[in-house]
Amino acid sequence: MSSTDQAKVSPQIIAYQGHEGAYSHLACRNVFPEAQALAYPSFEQAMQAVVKQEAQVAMIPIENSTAGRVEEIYRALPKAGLFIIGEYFQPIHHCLLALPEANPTEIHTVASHPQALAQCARHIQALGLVAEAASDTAGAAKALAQANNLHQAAIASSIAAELYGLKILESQFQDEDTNTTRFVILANCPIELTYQVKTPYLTSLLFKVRNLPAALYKSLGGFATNGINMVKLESYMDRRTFTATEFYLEVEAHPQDPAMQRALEELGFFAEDVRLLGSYHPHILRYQYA
Ligand SMILES: O=C(O)C(=O)C[C@]1(C(=O)O)C=C[C@@H](O)C=C1
Repeated sequence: MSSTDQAKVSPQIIAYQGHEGAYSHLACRNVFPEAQALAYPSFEQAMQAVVKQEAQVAMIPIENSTAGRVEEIYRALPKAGLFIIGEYFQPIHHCLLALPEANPTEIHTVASHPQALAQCARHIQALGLVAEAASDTAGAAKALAQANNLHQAAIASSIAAELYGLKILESQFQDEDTNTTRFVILANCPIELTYQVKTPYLTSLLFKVRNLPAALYKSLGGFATNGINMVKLESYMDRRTFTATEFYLEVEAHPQDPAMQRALEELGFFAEDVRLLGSYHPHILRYQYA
C-alpha cells in the first residue's frame, strides 16, 4: 500500500493467526503500528473475526518466495467473503531456537509452522533433525519453552526467542537470503481507489471454468488482447468434483481502466462465478528482486 492509502485505512484491531511473535504478528505491527493485534488459532478464525467485526482487518500470509503458496488460504478466501485491501512483503529471517541450557549436539527434532520448515528444509537436513509441524512459528517456540525439552529446537523469529526465553543457536537459518512472505490485508469492504492513468494497481479475482478444452485459454484471452499483465494465476480443484477448476488471478490493472473492463467482460463470457476480491496498490518490496 502507498502511504496515502495506508493513511486512509487505520484499523484499531487487526486479526492474525498464531501466537505473539509470529511473523504474521510482526507484519501487523509493521504495517499498522498504532493498532492492537489480536491472535487467533487458525487463519479461518482470523478471517471470521473480521466478518464478525471483532477486528477491522486481518493480516494473512498468502505466499512465500521460497516455499510457495500457503495452500489453505486459497481454500478459505472464497468462503470468507472478504476483500483484499492491500499487500505487504515481509522479509523472513528465521532463527533456530533451543532452551538456554540445551546442548546443540543433543537436539534431535525441530518444530515450526510447515511453511517455515519448508523455508529451512536444507538446513534442517544438514543438521539431521526430524521436522515436526506446529500451528505457527511462535507457537512452536512457546510450546518448546513450556515443555522444557532439551532435545528439541524450534524455528521462529528473534522476537519469539526473546518473548519465550529461548537461546538462538543459529540466526539466518532460512535456506534463501531473500526469503520473503507476502501478506494480504483483508477487510469486510473493498477500498475505493480512484482510477488514475499510469498509477500502478493490482486487482485480485476468483473465477471458475468447466473442465473443457480451451476454457482457460478463452477466459484469459481478453487480458492478452487488451494488454493487461497477469502477475499470478493459481488453480485448485473444487473439493467436490473433478469437472470444474477454480482460479485465483492477479492482474496489474484497475477495474475502471477501459482495457481491463473489456478483459473482464470477456472473462465473464467464458468463466463462471467471477468475483472481484479487490484492487490495491502494489507494495514497494514487490519489485525489489526484479
Ligand atoms: O507461523 C508464523 O509465524 C506465521 O506468521 C505464518 C507463516 C506462514 O504461514 O507462511 C508466515 C510467515 C512465514 O513464512 C512462516 C509462517
